[in-house]
Formats: sequence, structure tokens, C-alpha cells
Amino acid sequence: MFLPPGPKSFPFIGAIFSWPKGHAWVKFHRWTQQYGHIVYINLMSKHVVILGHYSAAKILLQNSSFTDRPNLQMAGELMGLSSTLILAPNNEHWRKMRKMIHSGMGHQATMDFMPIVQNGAEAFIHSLLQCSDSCKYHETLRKSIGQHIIQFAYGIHSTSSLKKHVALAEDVLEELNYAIVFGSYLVDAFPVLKYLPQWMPGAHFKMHAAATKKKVMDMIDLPFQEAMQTVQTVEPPSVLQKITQQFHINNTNKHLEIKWAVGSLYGVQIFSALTVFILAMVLYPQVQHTAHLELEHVIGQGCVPKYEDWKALPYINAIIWETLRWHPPIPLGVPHYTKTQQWYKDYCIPAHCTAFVNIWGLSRDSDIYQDPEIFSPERFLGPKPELCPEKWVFGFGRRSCVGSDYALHILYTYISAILHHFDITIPKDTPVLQAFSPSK
Ligand code: HEM
Repeated sequence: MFLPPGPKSFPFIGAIFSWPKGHAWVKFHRWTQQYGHIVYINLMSKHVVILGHYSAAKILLQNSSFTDRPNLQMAGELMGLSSTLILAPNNEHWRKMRKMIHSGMGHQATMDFMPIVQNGAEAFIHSLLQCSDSCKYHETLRKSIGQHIIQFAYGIHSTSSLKKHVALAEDVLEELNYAIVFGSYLVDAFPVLKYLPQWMPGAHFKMHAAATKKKVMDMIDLPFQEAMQTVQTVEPPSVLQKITQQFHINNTNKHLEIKWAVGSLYGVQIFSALTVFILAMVLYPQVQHTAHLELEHVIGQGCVPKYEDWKALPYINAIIWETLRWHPPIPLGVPHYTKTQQWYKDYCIPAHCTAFVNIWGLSRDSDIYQDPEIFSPERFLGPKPELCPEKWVFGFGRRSCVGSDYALHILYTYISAILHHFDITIPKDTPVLQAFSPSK
């Protein structure tokens, strides 16, 4: 049994100098092409594997031993995000949160949220129709999705509260997106640095972490306290309301799990997906034309597409999957972790190993997707459709995304409403710049 192959390692520092600084998924994909489905890298004595192939990710991460998350010093411990559903280790707190969220937004519960989704999409279209020429659809969309998630999670509807909670969540998310990438902060490589006093030169990161932790606590506490005052009576229902009813929560001792669980739902990946959709419509006008024809044929002119029409719109469905495949919103997923030794084919994966799935890399696997750089919804239609991204874009095993059903509802509703109302084009002779970057 051997370690999987990977970049050259040196004593003590391992392969730290090979670790990519940005757009890590592109370099990881090159490693997969060079070394194979699973790549091992030693980072300052930490074991890391990159899973760059669908079957490797599926086999390894569906195994319950890979259900943990690595202990991220900066994002998890110092910024205080290790109690969120997304970063919590596989412990009792995580299991309780996951159970609550499943009951609050499982498939049936998600159906009850459809009116909120429909209203959100209609309000978004309305604000675009009211816009002047200089209006930035991007900001209008981001605001719409952000407010929508807070309404759905907490049942908060006051405009000033929504603005405040969205701004806070956006701030925290930006920090998280940056801090979660290994190498952004030295303390992740040298955990001992966390004991430096804040005033010492070089310990500025601790001040920054303390300020972010305060924002994290506000993001978790403030909307929760506001929403709990009216939780039993709020209409339409919220995830918080469903959980409090199903778990008969009327005392404070269960508040810890519920507030962290609901506070983890700020899933703005939907916004990234919708932005990618707009770009695809600009670059592939024939795809947009086919979608318009399908809507006209199935829904008819003058009628607005509804949830019930979803199954009758295969081309719109294929556009949604192709949007998620073409530029997956979370290109490297969220790292998994195992405390015990694992095996994959002839390879041994050491205990205490972090695993990244290169989700972006899966989307570029030319054994699975023909011409992967091309946006082509047709690949999911016809007698021999290619592998649906549903299998990998929401992650793997027991840590897979809890918001996938809900995200698909929103994508369907917004995409069909946008296509129904608009022809998406850019002014003639304007170059289209394609740039994808992580936050910050
Ligand atoms: C297109 C939209 C979305 C995509 C592509 C997406 C993708 C993902 C991925 C790749 C993971 C990591 C899975 C793993 O570790 O294997 C994840 C986890 C998660 N997602 Fe999503 N997500 C989306 C929308 C949402 C939404 C709307 C919500 C909330 C309403 C949400 C809540 C979460 C949570 C809480 C986790 C952590 C689960 C855990 O660690 O137990 N996501 N998502």
C-alpha cells in the first residue's frame, strides 16, 4: 500500500511551495491530469488529498469516516465559524443541527416555501422593469437573493431589518470565502501562532479574527432574537417556524443548535449561479432563443411560468444543470476530513487527512463531458445524456448540501421568469470579459 502520488515533498515543509495561491482548482486539475484520480500533498506535516475524479470522490466521501471537517484555525476557531453547520466537526452539535434543518426545509417543507420564491422572483423582475438604463442588474439580483434567504430562514420582512441582516451576512461570507482556503492565513499552517498576544507585531490577524468573530455572533444572534418574537404567527412560514413547531421548542435550552443551524443558511451560491446563467445567455444567444421558444410553446405568451410547469420544460431544466456544470458555484466544495486511515484502490490515505473535491475539475473531465468548456444544455437531453451535475455539484455523502432542493426551486423560478420577461443581450461591439474569482 502506498500514498497516492503528488508533487515533490521536502522535509518538514512538505510541498508547501507547490500549493496554489489563487484559482487552486485549475492547478489541482493539472495535478489530476499528471498524477491521477487522487493526489496526495503534504503541507507542513498535514496530510491532504485532492479528489479530481467523480468515482474517487463518490467512493471515498460516501464512506461515513470522511464526514468530519478539518479544524480550520482562522475561519473555524479564531473567527468562531466552527459552530456553523458548514464547518462544525462531526459531533452531537452538528448532528442535531442537520436533523433540525432536514425537518425545516426537507422536500415537503420546501414546497410550502414556493409562494415566497415566486414573490421574490416577481419582485426582482418588477425592480428590473422599473430600472433606468444605468441600473446594475447585478446589484439588484444580489439584494433580491440575499433578502429572500433571510425571509425564508427567519420570516423577517421589514425592509430595514432585511438590509441590516443581509449586509452583516455578506460581510461574514466574504471573510469565510477567503479564510477557508488553506494558505490565506499563516496560522493555519502554524497553529501555535494563535497563542500570540494581539499586540505583538505580526499578530494583526488576531485583531482581524476578533472583529470578524463579533460580526459572526451578530449574524447568528440578531436575526434570531428578532424573529423569535413573532415566530409562531409569521406568515408565510419560515424555516425557523417549522423547526420550532416540529421540535416543540419553547424554552431556551435548545436555542443554541437552532440558532446556529438557521444562521448557516445564507446560501448565496444561488447568486453566483444566476450570474453565470446571465453570462451564458449573452455568449450563447442560440441557447436563449431555444429557451424562449420552449417557454412560448409550453406556457404561452403573456402567462408567467409557475412551479407546476417545471417538469414540462426540459430545455429550461437542462439550462439549469448546464449553468451549474459550466461554472460550479463552489469550485472546491468544502473540505472533508477523516480521523482514521482509509484505502482507495492500491493507495493508503493516512489518518487525520483533509480531502478536497475539485468540483470544478469534475466539470472539466473530458471522459465525462464532451467539449467541457462549451455551454451546451443539449448534453443533458436526448437518448444518451451526459452525467447530471446533481451527482456532484452539491457535494458528497453525509455532508452534502442541505439547501439543494431549495436552490433548484429558486434557480428554476428566477431563470424561467427572467427568460419569460427579457431578451438578454449586451450593447453592440461591447467585449464580454469572462473572469471568475473567489471573494476578496
Ligand atoms: C446552487 C446552489 C448551491 C450549491 C451549488 C451548493 C453546494 C454545496 C456544496 C458543494 C457543499 C459542500 C458539500 C460537501 O461537503 O460535500 C454545500 C454544503 C452546504 N450547503 Fe450548499 N449549495 C448551494 C445552495 C445552498 C443553499 C441555498 C443553502 C441554504 C439555504 C445551502 C446550505 C448549505 C449548508 C448548510 C451546507 C453544509 C452542510 C454540512 O456541512 O453538513 N446551500 N453546498
